[in-house]
Amino acid sequence: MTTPQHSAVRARSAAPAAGAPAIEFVGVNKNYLSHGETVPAVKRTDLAIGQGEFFSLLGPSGCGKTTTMRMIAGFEEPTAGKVFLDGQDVTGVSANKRDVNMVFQSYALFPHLNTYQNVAFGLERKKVAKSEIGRRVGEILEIVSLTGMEKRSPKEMSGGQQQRVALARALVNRPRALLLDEPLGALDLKLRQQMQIELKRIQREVGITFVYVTHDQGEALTMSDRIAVMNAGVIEQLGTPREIYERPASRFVAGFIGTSNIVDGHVDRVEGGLALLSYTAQDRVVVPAAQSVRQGDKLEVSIRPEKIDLHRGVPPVQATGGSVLSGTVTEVVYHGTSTNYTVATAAGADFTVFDQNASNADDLADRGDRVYLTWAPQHSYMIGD
Ligand SMILES: Nc1ncnc2c1ncn2[C@@H]1O[C@H](COP(=O)(O)OP(=O)(O)OP(=O)(O)O)[C@@H](O)[C@H]1O
Repeated sequence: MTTPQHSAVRARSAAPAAGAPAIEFVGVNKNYLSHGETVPAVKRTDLAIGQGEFFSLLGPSGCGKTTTMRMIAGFEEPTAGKVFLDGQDVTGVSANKRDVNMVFQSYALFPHLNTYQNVAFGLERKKVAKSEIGRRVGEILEIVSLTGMEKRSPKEMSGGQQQRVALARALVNRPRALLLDEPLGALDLKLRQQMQIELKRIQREVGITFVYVTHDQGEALTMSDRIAVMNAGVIEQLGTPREIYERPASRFVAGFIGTSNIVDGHVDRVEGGLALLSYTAQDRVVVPAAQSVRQGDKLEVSIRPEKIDLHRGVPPVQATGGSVLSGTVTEVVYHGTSTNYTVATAAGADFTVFDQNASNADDLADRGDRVYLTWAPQHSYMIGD
């Protein structure tokens, strides 16, 4: 919840042109020239990021995330297209006039300044009144949970604390947007997970638009309001974490976000909005199908491992109307809370199944066991490539 004393940090971000997105790309293209060759880094991109949104750019190394971010900041200019901030065309406007701040993995704090001085630095250069500086630094240090650490120098603080100082320093100027380029990459896993929750809380409290670059899908799913999944300079899918996880738009997205089982086959029949793909007399995949799907069409279907039930030995009753695939267990990996199985199925694809270890361990299947996999129709998803 935003407390009244935090209103000064919020104030600035709440005054954009009415209805305009915080950040907008219209037909943006970016090519680099490297040793006489053109390197296409971002291809024809249209993008609108809402006011106060926590927006992540997610994708593998080299897909164009940092380039996209740098074009928002003004460190790179598009080869074609336009960039807007709060509805204002900023294409060609230099970085220091764009009023967005960046936070990097390397905190880039001044080692000889203490926490207070590091955070106050930008305001002092802008000649803001001393009392106002004191008030704003105090307020932002409270938001990032560093009250009481004003006198510590960076070397007297942990990595997580230094990252909070860097955040406070970037937020104290009340930028229109904060751009974060893999800011948690240097922290160990536990601290990173803790900071993910913290970052989300801080963003909610200050109400400033955050654009977050990461190649870590778990991180993006945890924190974001929306995610753009990038591949080779193109946004393959843009949606909420749930949309992207539950309804991946392409094979790439299905494989990049979490684990997905992907199976293809030809439609035998369509009935009541469900398409049936048969592999043998009893092995079948049932998938909710678009109206345009016809008998004989080739479909690609994605199924998440945690949606599948694994049955040992006995074939399940088929009357449920869902999918049934028989197979042989080829790998069993015990993970404490769940057991992960790899099953070579009658559909020709190897499936991964996550089985929660809720009951006792006698239920475990072994390598070589014949098993049946079943899942409800709504857990099959037709990939829309
Ligand atoms: N200054 C440059 N000159 C030439 N090519 C560049 C330059 N900067 C980036 N590239 C190329 O543009 C493409 C996109 O790079 P970018 O840094 O945006 O990717 P990224 O998704 O941020 O990758 P990473 O996660 O590894 O940082 C890559 O093919 C990269 O090699």
